[in-house]
Amino acid sequence: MAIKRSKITVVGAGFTGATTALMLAQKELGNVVLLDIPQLENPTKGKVLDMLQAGPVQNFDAQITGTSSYEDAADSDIVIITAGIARGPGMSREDLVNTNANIVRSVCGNVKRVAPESIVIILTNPVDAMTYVAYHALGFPKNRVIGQSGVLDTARYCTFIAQELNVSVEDVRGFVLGGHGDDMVPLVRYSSVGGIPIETLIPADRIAEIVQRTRVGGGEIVSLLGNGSAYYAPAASLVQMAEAILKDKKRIIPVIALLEGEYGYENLFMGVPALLGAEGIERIFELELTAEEQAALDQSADSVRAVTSSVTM
Ligand SMILES: NC(=O)C1=CN([C@@H]2O[C@H](COP(=O)(O)OP(=O)(O)OC[C@H]3O[C@@H](n4cnc5c(N)ncnc54)[C@H](O)[C@@H]3O)[C@@H](O)[C@H]2O)C=CC1
Ligand SMILES: O=C([O-])CC(=O)C(=O)O
Repeated sequence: MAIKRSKITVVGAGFTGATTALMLAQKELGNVVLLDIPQLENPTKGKVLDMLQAGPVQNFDAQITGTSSYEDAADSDIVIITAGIARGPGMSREDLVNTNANIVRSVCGNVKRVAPESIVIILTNPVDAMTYVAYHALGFPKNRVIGQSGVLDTARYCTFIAQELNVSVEDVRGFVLGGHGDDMVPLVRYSSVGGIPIETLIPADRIAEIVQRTRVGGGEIVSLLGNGSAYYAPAASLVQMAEAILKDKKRIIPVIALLEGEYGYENLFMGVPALLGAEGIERIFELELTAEEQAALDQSADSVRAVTSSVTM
């Protein structure tokens, strides 16, 4: 039997989508299809040709296809959705909700047709609500519809902790739970450096500042860029999730999952620690929370619920 490479389709060839496609190819995780709207087919093909020509320099082998045709995405193992508009300075992620819901819905209609067995990862904002929209538009089982926020939010949190202590990012562990918004919940009690709880290393007021900077981490970059939002760390986060699935790594990382009773929430897509493997979300972990942490998570859940219910279905 011929051994086939995995196939990963990235929908949306903008900043996050194109960066993700390149990183997937650099890691040789499979063949990559980068798909955008017909009006942008030539620029998409141009970006892909440019990426392919990095292959001989960086020594990676991957087929990368630039297209606007969903037929090229047929039978993808993973589909990553980055299609939609991004916010600019002065906007919130919630401002994008109905424009992006329409885009995500139409993308998912095509994904369902051409790649019915795929595992779908959603990036488009507001991402908790967009994962809910995708789940309903796809009709896939809940383990195959996953949103990205926690890897990125945790990466920001860990970056700030490593900077604060002047230690390697490799030794920092942490978790950010909840919605991808300003009331997300970095779990200080579960954060450590080389196994040492950060509460014993960083004064409480500095930890509070790190938590707050994490919560508004996306907005900090939006203000600095002046046009669009973050894409390097978001793309790296998507690639980590795809890799965990494609290699069946059974990694425990925070992702947006459908909650059906976990943490006390029903019918809500929000960020929680989960085991990612070949089946997608294979298990959700319920951490023991203090009353204060649970109250913070409840507040985040309320925000997610409000945005999700504002989607015109
Ligand atoms: N969940 C997260 O942590 C993050 C989410 N985001 C979100 O990801 C989305 C994309 O961000 P960027 O790549 O920076 O935006 P971008 O504007 O650079 O790219 C978006 C691309 O989507 C394409 N697109 C629009 N409608 C489409 C359709 N129906 N089919 C296929 N492609 C379509 C556009 O033509 C454009 O090329 C935004 O909603 C942004 O807010 C970005 C960073 C992190
Ligand atoms: O802030 C934004 O609009 C993009 C995003 O979700 C992030 O970078 O966290």
